[in-house]
Amino acid sequence: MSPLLEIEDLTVAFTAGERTAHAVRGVTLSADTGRTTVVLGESGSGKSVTARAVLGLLGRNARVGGDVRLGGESLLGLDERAMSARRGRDIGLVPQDPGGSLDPLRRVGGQIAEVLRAHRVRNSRAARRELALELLSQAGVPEPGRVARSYPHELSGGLRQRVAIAAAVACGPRLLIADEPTTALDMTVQAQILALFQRLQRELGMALLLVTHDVGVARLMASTVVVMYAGRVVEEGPAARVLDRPAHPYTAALLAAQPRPGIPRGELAGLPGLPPSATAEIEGRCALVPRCPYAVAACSAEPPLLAPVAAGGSAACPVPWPDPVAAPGAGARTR
Ligand SMILES: Nc1ncnc2c1ncn2[C@@H]1O[C@H](COP(=O)(O)OP(=O)(O)OP(=O)(O)O)[C@@H](O)[C@H]1O
Repeated sequence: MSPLLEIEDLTVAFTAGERTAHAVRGVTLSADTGRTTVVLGESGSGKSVTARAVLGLLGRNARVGGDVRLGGESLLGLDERAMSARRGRDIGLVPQDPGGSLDPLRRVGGQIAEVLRAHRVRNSRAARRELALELLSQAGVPEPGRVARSYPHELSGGLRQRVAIAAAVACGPRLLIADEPTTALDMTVQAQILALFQRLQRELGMALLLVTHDVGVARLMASTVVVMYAGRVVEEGPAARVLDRPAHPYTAALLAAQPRPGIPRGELAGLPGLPPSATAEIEGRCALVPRCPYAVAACSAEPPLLAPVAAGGSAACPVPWPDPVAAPGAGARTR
C-alpha cells in the first residue's frame, strides 16, 4: 500500500520581479501512519516551504510543480476552499511559534472550539466546549478549565505550544505537520513537548512530518530521516542508518556540527563556506561542489541522483569519501 503522504518531485519557485528563488528543487519523500518522518537541514534548505506546499500555504507568487498526494488524492490541484477543508481536518499544523497561530485577542478554549465548529466536529456549543477541555487535558495542560479561559499572552511558551498542539489534533487529522515545534522553547520544555508528540502519535495513530535543523530532535523522534540541502534531498533512509552511518558528506558534516557524546562540537566539519542562495543556478550539478573537499569532475557535470545505500535508504553522492563522524582518520568510505 502507498504511504499516506507522498511528495513526488516537488519544485517550488517564488518570483518577485526579475528574481526567482528556487526554494525547492525536486523533492521526493513520504510519511506514513504511525511513523515519524523528520526533514533535517540548515536554515534556508527548503524544509518549511516543502511543509507549506503540503498545506497549500505558499501564497500567490509561488510556482509549484510535481505532486503532493494524501491518501492517494492529489492536493496540488485543489482550490483554496477544498484545501482549507483539509487543513485542520485531515492535516494538522503545529508551527514553530504558537503565538503566530493563536489569536491574541481570543481565549484559547474558544479558539479550539472554533476549529471544531469550522470542521463540524460537534454540533452544540456545550459539546464543543467540553471536547476543547478534553483536548487540552490530552495535550498535558494542567487545569484545562483555567487555561481555556486564558488569553495566549497569559500562558508560558510551553503551555501555548500545548494549546497549539491540542488545536492541531482537535479534528483527528491523519497527518500532523510540525515545523520546528520546539525551537522557541527552553531545553526542559522541548523534551516535554517532544514526549507529547510521541504519546499523541501513539494514541491517535497519525503520520508525523517533523521539520527541524536539530540532529538531537531527529535522533529522538525519527523513524525516517530526509536530509535537505539547497532545496534538494541529499540523503534519506531509516533514522538509525542515516544518523549513525551517513552516506553523504553533507549529512556527515551536519552530524559532526551537533553536540554528541565523544564528538566535539564544531563548524560544519570540513565544509568551508555557505550554502548557495535560492536564486543560485545549480541545475545539473551537486549543490555542495564549492564546499565539498571530496568533489570530482563528475559532481559538476551531472545532476546528483539518489542511489540506494546498501544499509538502507539512498544518497546523492557517488564519490567514496572519508566519514569524519563515524570513523575519524579512517580510510575512504565505500557504499
Ligand atoms: N514567500 C517567499 N518568497 C520568496 N522566497 C521565499 C519565500 N519563502 C521562502 N523563500 C526562500 O526559500 C528558501 C527556503 O526557505 P525555507 O523557509 O523552506 O527554509 P528552511 O529550510 O525551512 O529554513 P528556516 O528554518 O530558516 O525556515 C529560502 O531561501 C527562503 O528565503
